[in-house]
Amino acid sequence: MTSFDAALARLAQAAGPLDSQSVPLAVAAGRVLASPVHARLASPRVAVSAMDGYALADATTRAGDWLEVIGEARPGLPFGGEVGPGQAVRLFTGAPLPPGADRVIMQEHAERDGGRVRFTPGYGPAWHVRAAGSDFAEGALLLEAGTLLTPRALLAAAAADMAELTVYRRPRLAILGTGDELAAPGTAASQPFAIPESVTLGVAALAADSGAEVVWRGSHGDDLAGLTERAGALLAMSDLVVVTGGASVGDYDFAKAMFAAHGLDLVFSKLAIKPGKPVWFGRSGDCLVLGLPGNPTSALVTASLFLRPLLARLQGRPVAAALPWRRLPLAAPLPPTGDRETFVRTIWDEAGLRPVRNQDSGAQLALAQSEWLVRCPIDTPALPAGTVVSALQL
Ligand SMILES: Nc1nc2c(c(=O)[nH]1)N[C@H]1C(S)=C(S)[C@@H](COP(=O)(O)OP(=O)(O)OC[C@H]3O[C@@H](n4cnc5c(N)ncnc54)[C@H](O)[C@@H]3O)O[C@H]1N2
Ligand code: MOO
Repeated sequence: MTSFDAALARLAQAAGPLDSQSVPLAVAAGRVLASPVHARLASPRVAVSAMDGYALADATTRAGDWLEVIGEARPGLPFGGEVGPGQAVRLFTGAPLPPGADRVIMQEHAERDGGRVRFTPGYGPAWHVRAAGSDFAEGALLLEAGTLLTPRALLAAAAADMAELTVYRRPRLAILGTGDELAAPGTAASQPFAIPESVTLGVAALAADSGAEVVWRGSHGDDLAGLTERAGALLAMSDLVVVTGGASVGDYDFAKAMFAAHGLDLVFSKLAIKPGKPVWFGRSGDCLVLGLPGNPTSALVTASLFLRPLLARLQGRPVAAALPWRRLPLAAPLPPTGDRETFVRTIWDEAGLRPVRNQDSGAQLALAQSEWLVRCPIDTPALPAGTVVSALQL
C-alpha cells in the first residue's frame, strides 16, 4: 500500500495550475492571484493626520500659548497655505498635513476661543502623523502570485488601486455519488432500504469552499454501462471529476471501472491510511479523477486530505497551503496505530483535542461533531493525554 506522504507527492506532481483570467475586484474574493499585486500609489499618498485635532509646528508651540487658526483640512481636501509660527490648522483624521506643520494635537487637548486655540499641558509625546508611504510605497509588492484572496488580501488589492485582478480559473468540478441504495435527501424514508445520498452534498460544499466551481452533482446506481456513459459526460464538462463510493473490492464497486473505457491512468490507489484506504486518483485525458470511499466519514476525511490540496494545486497554490497542520495537545489518551496511518476525529475542548467516541468510518453524526483530525503515523505507540500532536482542522 502507498503511504499518505507518497500519495500527496504524486498528486502534487500530477496536478498543475489551470489558466488564468482577469476579474473585477468585487467578485475576486476566494480566488487565487496568478499575478502579483504592486501598489499603483503609496499609502498614505502624503503625510496625514491620525487624529481629529490641530496641525502645527512643534518647535514653535508651547502648551498654554494661543495660536491663530488659519484654516481647515479634511481627507481629500488639503489646506491651501502654509503653517507658520503661532499658527495652527484645524484638521480631521486622514487629512493631509499642511506644509510647515509636523505634528497634530488631539482636539481633546485643545481649548478653542473663536479664531484662536491653545493646548493644555501634557498633550503627550505622540505626534499623530502618518508619514507618506509609511504603510506601503508606490510600486511596492503587496501580494505575491499564489496568494488566496482573503478579505484582508482583497482589501490590500483595492488599496493598491487595482480595478481588476489576474486570478487562476476556478476548477470545474463534477461530483458523482454511486450506489443503488442512494436516494435524494427527502425521498429516502418513503422507499424501503434506501438511504439518503449525503456524501456528495458534503464534498460539494468542501470543494466550493476550496475555490471549485461545482458544474454537476448527482448520483447513479451500480450499473457499469450507465456509469461508463455518465463518466464520459462528466469528463467532457470538467477539469476534475470526483466519484464517491464503489472504490473498494466488492462485486458492485465500479468507480474505477467506469473510467476504464475513457483511458484512466491511475496515479495512486489503495493507501496505508485509516479511514480512507480505498481512495484513488488518476487522469483521463485532460481531466483529473479522484475516487473517494463511500463511507461518509472516510469520504469527508479523504476530501480534506486530498481534494483540498488538489484544488489548491489547480489554483496555483502548494499542497501545504491546503494542509495547515498545527501542533496541539491531546486532552485524552490515544490507542496505538497499526500498519495504516490513522487520522483520528477529535473535538477541541479547553484541555486540548479529545477524540469523538464513534470512530466508525461510516459515521455521519460523529463526523458532524468532529473539528480536528489528529495525524498518527504508522506504528505510533499509545499516546498519553498532554502529548503534542499534528492536527488539521476538518
Ligand atoms: N473485503 C473488503 N471490504 C471492504 C474493504 C476492503 O479492503 N476489503 N474496504 C473497506 C473500506 S476501508 C471502506 S472505506 C469501504 C469503502 O467502500 P466503497 O468506496 O466501495 O463504498 P460503498 O461500498 O459504495 O459504500 C460504503 C458505505 O457507504 C454508503 N454510501 C456510499 N455512498 C454514499 C453516499 N453518497 N451517501 C451516503 N452514504 C453513502 C453505502 O451505502 C455503504 O454503506 O469498503 C470497505 N469494504
Ligand atoms: O478505510 Mo475505510 O475508510 O476505513 O472504512
